[in-house]
Amino acid sequence: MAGLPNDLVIFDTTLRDGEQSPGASMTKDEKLRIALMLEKMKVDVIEAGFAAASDGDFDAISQIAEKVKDSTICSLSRALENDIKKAGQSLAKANRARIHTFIATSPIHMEYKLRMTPDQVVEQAVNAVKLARNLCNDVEFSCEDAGRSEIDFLCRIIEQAIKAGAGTINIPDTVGYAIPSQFGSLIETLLNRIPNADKAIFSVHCHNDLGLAVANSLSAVAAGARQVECTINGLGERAGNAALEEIVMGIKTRPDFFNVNCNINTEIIVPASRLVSSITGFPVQPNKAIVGANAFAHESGIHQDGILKHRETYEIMRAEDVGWHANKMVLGKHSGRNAFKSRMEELGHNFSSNDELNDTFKAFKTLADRKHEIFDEDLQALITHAPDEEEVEQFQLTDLMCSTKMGEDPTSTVEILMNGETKLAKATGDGAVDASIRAIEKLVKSGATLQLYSVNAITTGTDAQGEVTVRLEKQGRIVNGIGSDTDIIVASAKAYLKAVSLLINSQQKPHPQINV
Ligand SMILES: CC(=O)SCCNC(=O)CCNC(=O)[C@H](O)C(C)(C)COP(=O)(O)OP(=O)(O)OC[C@H]1O[C@@H](n2cnc3c(N)ncnc32)[C@H](O)[C@@H]1OP(=O)(O)O
Ligand SMILES: CC(C)C(=O)C(=O)O
Repeated sequence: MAGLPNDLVIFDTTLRDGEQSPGASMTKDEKLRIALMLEKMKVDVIEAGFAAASDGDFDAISQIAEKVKDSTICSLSRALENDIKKAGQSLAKANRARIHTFIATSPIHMEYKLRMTPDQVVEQAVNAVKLARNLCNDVEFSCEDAGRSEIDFLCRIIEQAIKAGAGTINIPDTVGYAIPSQFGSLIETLLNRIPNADKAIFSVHCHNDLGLAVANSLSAVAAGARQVECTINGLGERAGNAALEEIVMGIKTRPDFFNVNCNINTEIIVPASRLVSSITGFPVQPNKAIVGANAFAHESGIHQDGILKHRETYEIMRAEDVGWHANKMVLGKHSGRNAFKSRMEELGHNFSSNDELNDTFKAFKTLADRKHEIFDEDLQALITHAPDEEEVEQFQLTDLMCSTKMGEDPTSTVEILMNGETKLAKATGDGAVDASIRAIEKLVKSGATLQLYSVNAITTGTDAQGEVTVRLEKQGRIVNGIGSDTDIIVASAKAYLKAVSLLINSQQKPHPQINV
């Protein structure tokens, strides 16, 4: 389309909309680790959170704004003075900052949720954009539920928002209602009908309720949208958002169709997917496009034959271009600190101090003594599952002894360091894992309901590390604990204790959203 910029802005909202998935809350440091990975991937804009939502969110955005220098850092805010001011304050240290303010524009949201007339909504949007522009040069305005809004009203409010100073106009399909051809036409109509449309970049933010988030986003790009909001692994509220990896590879694999530049360093895609999955405890399904374990696996003879003769018979992308590489043994028990540190940096983890390097190196050596081959996934698990200081003080699994015999109930004895005191408990259960969790529960007395228990082998082989996710619920609070070990029972006990710690920490905080 004539007059449109050639660059496509990739706006990642894993840390904001992604975190809105129940159970996907992340600590401040986990968010920073993901943000640094996104920066390395050359994501243009990172939406780091919603500053007014909680002190934890505010602090996480501030820390990311201070440490991430190459990407624009953004905070979401309602069209309210206090939210916008908080967003501005949280971004004070950013090299490049953006305030993203929104208000709903669909008849159903305006009437029932906001209880405002369309005129009041336009006035509030304009005031919000003006205030944000006083605090920040880069302002984005979103018409929440644009997918179900009336076109005349959208044209009216967007024209006013651009006049008030919004440089990016976002058209969210908040409830995942749109259909690709119709959503593309909507973007084209807005670009053609709004008189000052050329003064802003048009963006889309699609949800996946009908499984169409990526298709709708790509249709919008074909129609002239020049920013896409997306998340790693498609994480997000309800059925999630458009997956960053699918959008980016769609654009890059079909330049004949899209004809836009996208700066993303695609080789970081798989490490980023793994990091987000292991931090949130949301496993990636094997058949997930781009980042699923089977995305580049060929099972049937005719396909394998084709691949052997000419790879492109059955592959439209190269696995190595998105960060897959053969599960090679990278390090072992004879490796030294330098090789270890350098591999960790390649995986996106920079040690913040010598102490952290030494502690992690020690954990690596312990693992290497127990496991023949150490893969990248094992290294990543060492970082992701390292206990943080608060947890170490609260609960530490110091010993676990299990006995199982066919035909008899397994018994488990656990020893836990609880607030500096060693405590012991014994229980029987339906299996060794059940017995261990029952024994732990005798000591910690969380009273929580186990909502999910899942095991994922981090690498292949019978000596693989198992990664266990435990989801606990108590009084509406949901937390995920993750633990890894070559012994699945120990991994389960660690995951359970981590979840209990998160639950206790979140109960001590005022906000229902769990930010630990
Ligand atoms: C589509 C999206 O993803 S939007 C982003 C969703 N993210 C979040 O909600 C972040 C987590 N949320 C929170 O922490 C809390 O909801 C807060 C701190 C934002 C607000 O908490 P509270 O002040 O207790 O309000 P509560 O959440 O109960 O209700 C929302 C209020 O904001 C109003 N509101 C909703 N959106 C907007 C908006 N864009 N602009 C102005 N007001 C809005 C609602 O009408 C309601 O107002 P009311 O209290 O006068 O009825
Ligand atoms: C606030 C906007 C961008 C949003 O998250 C949505 O509408 O889904």
